[in-house]
Amino acid sequence: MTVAVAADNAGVELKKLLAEQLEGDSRVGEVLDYGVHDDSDDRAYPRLGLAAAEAVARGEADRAVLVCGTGIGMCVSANKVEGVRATVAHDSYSAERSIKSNDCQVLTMGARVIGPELARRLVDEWLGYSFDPSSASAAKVAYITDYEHQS
Ligand SMILES: O=C[C@H](O)[C@H](O)COP(=O)(O)O
Repeated sequence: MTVAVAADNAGVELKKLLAEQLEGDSRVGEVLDYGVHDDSDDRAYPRLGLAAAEAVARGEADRAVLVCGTGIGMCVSANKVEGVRATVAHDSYSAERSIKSNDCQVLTMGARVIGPELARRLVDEWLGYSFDPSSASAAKVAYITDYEHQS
């Protein structure tokens, strides 16, 4: 699995922790870091989030973990990329269902909302989930995809 990561300067320290965790996880073959790399870089979250989400849309990354102050801006940005489904999740159930119900490829979190240890736990759990295309959820996700293609 290739995972893209990105953060603005509000989320960069948490992103660094999560990227290090991903690099050490046997389920992850490669981590693509779209920056920022330190808090002196004040590029706005949409720039970073869109770059990572576009990598997912191109198939260069299977998933992405995006971090900003709340996770919301990164989520809104990533969802603007066709074919990408992103969610903010700060609890185990939402992280699980974001994949099992919604087939989301992108998990966003807020460094001003969640602590590092819970964030690390959620990412660990999230890596283990997969979407079942034969599930009842698949038709619901297909409705979203069909709508996206109409517009
Ligand atoms: O969603 C936005 C993020 O939380 C970002 O880190 C902060 O954005 P702001 O500076 O516009 O509040």
